[in-house]
Amino acid sequence: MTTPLYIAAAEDLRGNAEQWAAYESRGSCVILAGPGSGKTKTITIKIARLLAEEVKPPRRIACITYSNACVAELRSRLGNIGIHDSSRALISTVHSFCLTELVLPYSRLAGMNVPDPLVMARQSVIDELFARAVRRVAGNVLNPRFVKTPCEKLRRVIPDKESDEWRNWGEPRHTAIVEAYERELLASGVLDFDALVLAGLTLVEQHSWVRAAIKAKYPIIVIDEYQDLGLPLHRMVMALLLHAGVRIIAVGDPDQSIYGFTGAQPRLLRALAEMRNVESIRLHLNYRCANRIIEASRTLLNDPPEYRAHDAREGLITPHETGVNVRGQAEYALQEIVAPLLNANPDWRPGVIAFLYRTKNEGDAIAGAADAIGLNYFRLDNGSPIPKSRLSGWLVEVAKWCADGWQTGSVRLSDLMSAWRLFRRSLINETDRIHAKKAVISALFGLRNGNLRLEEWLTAIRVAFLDEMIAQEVTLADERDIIDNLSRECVARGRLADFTVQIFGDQGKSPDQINLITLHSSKGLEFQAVIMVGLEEGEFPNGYALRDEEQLQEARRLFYVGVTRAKNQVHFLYNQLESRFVAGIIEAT
Ligand SMILES: Nc1ncnc2c1ncn2[C@@H]1O[C@H](COP(=O)(O)OP(=O)(O)OP(=O)(O)O)[C@@H](O)[C@H]1O
Repeated sequence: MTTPLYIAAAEDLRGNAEQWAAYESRGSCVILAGPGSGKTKTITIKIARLLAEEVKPPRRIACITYSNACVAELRSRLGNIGIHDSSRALISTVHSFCLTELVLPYSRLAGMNVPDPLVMARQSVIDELFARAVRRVAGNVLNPRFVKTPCEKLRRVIPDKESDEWRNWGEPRHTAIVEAYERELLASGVLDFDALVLAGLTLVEQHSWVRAAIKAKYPIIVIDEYQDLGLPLHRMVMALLLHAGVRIIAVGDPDQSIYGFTGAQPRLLRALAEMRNVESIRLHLNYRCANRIIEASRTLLNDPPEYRAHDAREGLITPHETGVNVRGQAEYALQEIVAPLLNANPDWRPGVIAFLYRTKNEGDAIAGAADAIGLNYFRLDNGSPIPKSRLSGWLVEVAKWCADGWQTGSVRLSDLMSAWRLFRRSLINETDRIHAKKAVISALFGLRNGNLRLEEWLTAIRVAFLDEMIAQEVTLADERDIIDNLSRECVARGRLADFTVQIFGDQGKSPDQINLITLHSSKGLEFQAVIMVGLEEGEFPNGYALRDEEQLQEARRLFYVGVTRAKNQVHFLYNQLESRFVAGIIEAT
């Protein structure tokens, strides 16, 4: 008999006592791990072990994480150690988990007041309903854009509208707008993502039979990037752990919590780690960053945990006072940093270097500088032409399969079809389902050509099954605008006009492109060299953060995420007055 892949992979963990303890732990546990400490590696091998040794079919493991990008990363890492079978592990975002595992199967049985049929609101509808709610509460004097973020955050940090905390909230206008908006959603017969999570929370907290059903199906729930997930998921976890005996395995790093504006709170992971009956394991070795980079990153934290480099690489941290704005900083960096780095390191391709920044505007400035010298780049921010959504993420996977070959690539047709099955929930009749499935498979087999122009490929897919699927599935209503935009980007002069299926499957990324990525999107990624621009005091941290301690701490953590993406070099660029974060690092190192 051949040795299962996970047993061989686990040998890597054996040399690291902490990773091994996490791999072997038998109950609920929290793995607290700094950047580059191998938490994704450890958790994926552990999931494979649990599936082989502890969770027997038809029971499954649910892996929940923050974003579609994290889902794709987990799926590909599990695939590498032989876990392809999606009937054994559900890998999903919180929203998708709430939709497919809680609200769709149980909300009607529980008599909940959710739209029937359950329609996810499109972004344009959400914007309109929110603007209407603002008008109802404040007339025409308030611009909805100014209250959108605090109202969104409020819904996520105080889930109970009956609580004293809600009633006594310091900004009564915000609570009134949220209540009016939720009434608008209900009256229009739609749900948005937050309403979905809140409905999931109600089901788990208020119905013991829902908890029992979840435990029967998923005796173990793994949560990655716990620090980004917020209060509703934390309360679901608590209810499932304490009142249903579901085994929880959570992984995360409170120091990398950077989604405070969406309601995420680093203290929730710490609270889970401190619970009785939950084993807490810390990983202290950093396999990614060279020594100086680790030293610099530690100066950013108020109470840095002990963690150290895995090897003796020294690394380089270099501040650059440029005297110019971000566009000028990008021009300077391309000439004075990128070109010499590539010359000095013949084995480095442009793809090992990343510009990291805070906003899309900064991304535009850097893209402009790269365009001016004809340099290719891969862009990951709101200016990216490839949208982030469940369906577009699936299309990227489909493109990868079409480009890489049906048995040789990293994506499996069976996984694509399992995901398709979750989209096609309305197909209850077996004959209809088989018919629709055949249409998808036959279309995909006919489109297996990585060199095909994306426009042609997407049009063929829309005609063969995609448009009909979106029209028939109310849970995909929010995807229609997204797919229309994608098609618009594919035609002449659109930003995807030159894309082939292969390039789309690689999300536009190639080793010959330099990376332009927002700090938020850089989470989980690593590069040989990182160039951080726009690091003036007053910009990073910005004026808001300078007036608010909580925001200042979050800006600090964001800076920390940026610095720890680098394996060997970090370059800080600023105009004149350097950010306090840069100054602190220069002083301490
Ligand atoms: N025990 C080990 N032996 C050898 N290499 C390891 C080991 N553990 C981790 N690594 C390597 O360290 C790198 C970082 O691992 P991984 O991506 O799992 O870290 P992470 O903790 O998820 O990082 P981050 O939080 O910054 O995204 C990878 O290249 C991985 O292969």
